[in-house]
Amino acid sequence: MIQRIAIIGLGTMGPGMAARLARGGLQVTAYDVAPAAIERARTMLGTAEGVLDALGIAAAGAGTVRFTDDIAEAVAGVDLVIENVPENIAIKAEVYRAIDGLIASDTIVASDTSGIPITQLQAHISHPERMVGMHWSNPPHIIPMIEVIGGEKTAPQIVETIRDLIRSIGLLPVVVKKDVPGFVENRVLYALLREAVDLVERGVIEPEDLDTCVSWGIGYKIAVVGPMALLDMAGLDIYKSVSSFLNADLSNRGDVAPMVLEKTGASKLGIKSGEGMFSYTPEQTKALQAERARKLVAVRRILEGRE
Ligand SMILES: NC(=O)C1=CN([C@@H]2O[C@H](COP(=O)(O)OP(=O)(O)OC[C@H]3O[C@@H](n4cnc5c(N)ncnc54)[C@H](O)[C@@H]3O)[C@@H](O)[C@H]2O)C=CC1
Ligand SMILES: Cc1ncc(C(=O)O)c(C(=O)O)c1O
Repeated sequence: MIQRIAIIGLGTMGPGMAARLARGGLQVTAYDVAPAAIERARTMLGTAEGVLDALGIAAAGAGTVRFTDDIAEAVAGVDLVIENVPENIAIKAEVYRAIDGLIASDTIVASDTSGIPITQLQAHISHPERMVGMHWSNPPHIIPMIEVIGGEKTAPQIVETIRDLIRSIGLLPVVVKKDVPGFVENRVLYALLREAVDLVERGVIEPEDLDTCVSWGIGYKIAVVGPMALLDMAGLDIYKSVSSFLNADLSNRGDVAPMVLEKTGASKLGIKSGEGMFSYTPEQTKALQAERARKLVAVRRILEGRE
């Protein structure tokens, strides 16, 4: 049974994951190579705990989060390590090498990778049978679905153990049956983002209007009626007719769009740099994050039938 968990990497995702796991009664140690990230994570943990309170998620037992700047201390005696460092195989491999001699041979090592096939990551760890994908969605303390992915060498029992852990703390595991790049969530999201970026880039629509169109026309509906159920709601005959001429006109770009290369090249990365598709002052960012958390909490409570 999993009771002690180490989280390696405390950037955007780590603190919220730590908060949610501790709320589920688990003992979490949280480590980052950067002291500044640990300090930021302490504040983010407090914010995430406030959101979990607003979600009405009661503590199941005496879960804790302990921060450390010592990786050996972080992983000592844990049942599960969740690697949560940048989406770069070399950086992830460095972490696997660092923990390899520090953990027991049956300690499970999960990666929160957004889409690097688990089979590729397994090449960098001894005991690859214990490695598994555990892909959370941002913000991780609010979004209840987590993908679970086995690589070619993952023992089936490990996939089941992680699925059961997620279920046991009241979250929604989805087991992805094939280790395809991007798994399922990001394949679908990136199909949408590719088309959205293309439409803005071609001047078909302004960025603000694109967001209104997708959030109110598709997003709001899809939270209640998933894509497979939506096909039935619209009618497969309609889908057949529209897709017969539309599919061929959709973006099939195989590289990164020029607009994205231009913005990233100018360090316009979004909220984290103050400018991306839109501009943000620090005050606006704070207000926006609070407003988004409040709305996501309200929508989730309604979808769960709790309001
Ligand atoms: N940002 C997002 O929306 C989502 C990201 N992911 C995935 O989660 C992983 C982490 O993403 P973010 O939290 O966004 O990244 P991030 O860049 O915000 O944070 C990564 C953290 O890892 C730390 N780090 C770097 N090298 C390290 C090492 N050797 N040992 C310990 N810590 C180290 C950095 O100091 C940083 O604090 C990535 O694989 C990403 O693709 C998954 C779901 C959503
Ligand atoms: C743009 C983007 N990319 C990846 C992810 C992920 O799930 O890995 C997300 C997310 O929302 O979680 C994302 O927005």
